[in-house]
Amino acid sequence: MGGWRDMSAEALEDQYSPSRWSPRLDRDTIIDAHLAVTAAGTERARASAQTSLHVPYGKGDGEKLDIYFPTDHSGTFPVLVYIHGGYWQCLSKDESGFAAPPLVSQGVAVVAVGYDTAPRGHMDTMVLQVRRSLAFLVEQYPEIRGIYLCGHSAGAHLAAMVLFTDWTEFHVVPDIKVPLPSGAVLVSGVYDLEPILHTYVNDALNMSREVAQRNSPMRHVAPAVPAACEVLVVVAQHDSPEFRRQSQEYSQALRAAGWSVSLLDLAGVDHFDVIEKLSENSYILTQVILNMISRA
Ligand SMILES: N[C@@H](CC(=O)c1ccccc1NC=O)C(=O)O
Repeated sequence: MGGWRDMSAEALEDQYSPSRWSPRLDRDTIIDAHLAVTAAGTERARASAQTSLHVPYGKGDGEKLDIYFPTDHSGTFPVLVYIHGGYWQCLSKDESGFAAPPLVSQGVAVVAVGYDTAPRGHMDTMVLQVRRSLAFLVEQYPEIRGIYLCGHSAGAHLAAMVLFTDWTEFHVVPDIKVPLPSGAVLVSGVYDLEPILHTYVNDALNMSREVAQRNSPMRHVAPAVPAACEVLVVVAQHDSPEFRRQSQEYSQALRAAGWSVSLLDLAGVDHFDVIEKLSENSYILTQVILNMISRA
């Protein structure tokens, strides 16, 4: 799986530092800028949409989610569940509502899921939490008519892990509806965690090889079942070659297993504005997501 094993430690570190690949902003300012833009966008979304914030989906402190309701939610509605990035160690749901405005105005609810980032959260815990949040949503909100997943970077990894969940494990009550997503949009994600073991990213995560393998979607690509959802793998032009390789290889593996998958290579964007621009109605990815949802 990839030529990363032949790279020097410095080269690998470079490949897995998205901030070093943007032609737009330098590495020392791009992450702060990303935080500022997503926080401001989330503030705007909270001011304009009807919301339920900090809804607990489990007992843990970090197990909370924010719901941005569609402007008109008298009937049933589809929901886009957004899983934030931040290399499993930073960001939170509190700056992850920026994509809501163009979606809620079109009748789609947006849910920003919180999870316990490292070092508090272990990789296995984060995966379990995100899975549980979906089970909670379908159980608690019968007005939900279809779940769409969207994850960015580390969040795209978590979303991909949700795609091969054995939902029978989540059925405490026998007749709970199964929260099978109808579609998934995986943006600039990591699908093989092994290279990360050899970088600074693992300092906080502290994953063993076994944990990295168990949590690598690339190693668990299962044949598509009839209910398998549509998957859109999105990668930015200015993502690093390693990030671009991971998206290409994961989308190919899913396709070979019979999944309905498209790879969207977005020109003119980097690892950060590829997702930030979801706050804009005219952004191509916003329109692609709305189109995916309206076709269901
Ligand atoms: N240290 C990383 C930070 C990073 O990758 C990141 C930061 C904010 C949001 C998403 C990120 N990437 C994946 O989750 C970098 O060099 O860009």
